[in-house]
Amino acid sequence: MSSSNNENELTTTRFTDRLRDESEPFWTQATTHRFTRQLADGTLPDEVFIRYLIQDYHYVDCLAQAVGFAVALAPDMATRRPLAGFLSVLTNAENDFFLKSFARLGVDEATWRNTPPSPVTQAISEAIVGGASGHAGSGQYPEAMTVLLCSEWVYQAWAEPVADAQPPQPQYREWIELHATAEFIGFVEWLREETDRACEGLDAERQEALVALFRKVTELEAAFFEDAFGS
Ligand SMILES: Cc1ncc(CN)c(N)n1
Repeated sequence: MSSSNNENELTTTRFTDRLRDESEPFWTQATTHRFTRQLADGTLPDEVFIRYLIQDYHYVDCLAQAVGFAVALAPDMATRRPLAGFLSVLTNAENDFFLKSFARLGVDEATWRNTPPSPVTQAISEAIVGGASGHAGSGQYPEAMTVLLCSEWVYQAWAEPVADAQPPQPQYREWIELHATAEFIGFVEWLREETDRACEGLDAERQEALVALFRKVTELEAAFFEDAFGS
């Protein structure tokens, strides 16, 4: 944490503030994307949401793998517990959401199983699993936390401001709700605190690499939303 003294004023910058600030313009693109605006006001076309859901189910499978690596790399039981709790949400409530939404929207199992991950889905999945596991370089706890934080913080940042939106489509309301519950918001704050704690003592070169990793995943989050429009 950097700090500066100005008269009596003490200002501090969290490492995670730096991650977010240095990921611009992608942070703003990802958290205010037309996909989430149209989801909240109910104007998102079904075919766009279906394309997104199929790709996101591939992504969430990789996300669960990345969280598993983070559980393994975590320093102790107190840090493993929130990560394991999130893994349980992903593999239960969130998994149920995907299967229920496919059924509601008439997407049969062969379609969601056999549609391959798009190049954007492959890139973001490799970034998070590679970042968390070390397959893409020096995968350690700080890298795992950085990619997980990016993935979940982007979603909290778009969903919390539209938590009261009531689009007519139940699957749109549920997708907002999953990312705007007090539990999820608390988990993202915990991710921030834990990422600050794990990264603030690292040397400048390692921190630069983490900033670049967060920025790359943020860019891919924005591209992932855009990909759903087929553009
Ligand atoms: C691409 C992406 N990024 C993040 C999330 C939130 N878990 C998600 N569902 N999809």
